[in-house]
Amino acid sequence: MWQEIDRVLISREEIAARLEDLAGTIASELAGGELLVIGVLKGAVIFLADLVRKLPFPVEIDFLAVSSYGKSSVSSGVVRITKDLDYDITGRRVLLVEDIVDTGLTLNYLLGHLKSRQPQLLKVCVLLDKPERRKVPVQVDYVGFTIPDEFVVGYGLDYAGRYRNLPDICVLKREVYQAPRA
Ligand SMILES: O=P(O)(O)OC[C@H]1O[C@H](OP(=O)(O)OP(=O)(O)O)[C@H](O)[C@@H]1O
Ligand code: HPA
Ligand SMILES: [Mg+2]
Repeated sequence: MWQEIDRVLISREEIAARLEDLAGTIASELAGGELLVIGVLKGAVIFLADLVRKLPFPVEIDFLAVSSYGKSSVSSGVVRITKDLDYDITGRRVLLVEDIVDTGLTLNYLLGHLKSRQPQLLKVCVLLDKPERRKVPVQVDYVGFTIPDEFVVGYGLDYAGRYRNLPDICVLKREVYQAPRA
C-alpha cells in the first residue's frame, strides 16, 4: 500500500500527544486577544486543522501558498508565493503555522513578507524542525519535533505531491528520491 515508505518516524499517537502539549503552550502564551492563524499551503493543512481544534478560544484562519520544492526532494532555493492572504494583517496578532523548517529559505522569505505588513505580533509554530539542513537562521517560537536529516512524508508533507494523507510521519526510501549513481 505504502510501498515507497521505509519506516515510521513519528506515529499518529505521538503526533496527537505532542499536539496537546503544543496547543497548551500556545494557548497559555497567546490567549487574551484576537488571534489570526495563518497556514502555509499545502503542507501545513493537516497540522493546522488538528492544532486549532485544540485551542480553547476562537481564532480566525487564513492561508497563503508557496512553492519551492515542486516535484523534488531538494529546495529550488526560489520561493514563490502562489496564493497571498485574504486578510490584512496590519496591527493583528498572528500565528504562522508551517509543517517543516528545513533549509529555512521558505520561512525566512515568508517572515520578511509578513513583517513588511506590520502585524502587532508574529509567532511561528512548526511541526518539524530539521536543523542539520539549515541554510539561513530563522525565528521559530514553537516546535513539535526536531528530526534528523531524512526526507519525510505524511501528515501533510509530500513527495512530488503524494503521501500527504499518510497519518504517520514516515521516512521515504532513499532510492525513491535519490537518483542512482552513474
Ligand atoms: O525550509 P525549506 O527548505 O524552505 O523547506 C520547507 C518548506 O518546503 C515545503 O514546501 P513545498 O514547497 O514542498 O510546498 P508544499 O507545502 O505545498 O508541499 C514545506 O511545506 C515548507 O513550506
Ligand atoms: O523532509 C521533507 N519532506 C517533505 N517536504 C519537505 N520540505 C522540506 N523538507 C521536507
Ligand atoms: Mg512539498
